[in-house]
Amino acid sequence: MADLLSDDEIDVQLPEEWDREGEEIVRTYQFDSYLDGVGFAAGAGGVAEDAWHHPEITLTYGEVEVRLTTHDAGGITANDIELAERFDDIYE
Ligand SMILES: C[C@H](O)[C@H](O)[C@H]1CNC2=NC(N)=NC(=O)C2=N1
Repeated sequence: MADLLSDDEIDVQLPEEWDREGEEIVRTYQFDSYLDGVGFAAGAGGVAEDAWHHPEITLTYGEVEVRLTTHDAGGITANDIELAERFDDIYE
């Protein structure tokens, strides 16, 4: 199981467009249409399943909010940071 990151490690490693909210990291991706958001959410789901690390995804018109935490560790780990970076990679 991945170890919890320290506050300083999170500050340093958090990707630019992401914010920390307690024991979660969060980013809201913007889209021109609802279906573009649906497509991104589906892709993110596939990446998550591949990583076996699953975000909370909230889909609304033109936006997809992604929240990550490591439930098994009770907080933020490298798994969350790595998946955030992978989601950013699939966001054109
Ligand atoms: C049993 C299963 O391997 C675990 O529940 C995995 C699945 N996906 C997960 N996703 C997230 N976000 N955190 C976890 O700790 C986690 N653990």
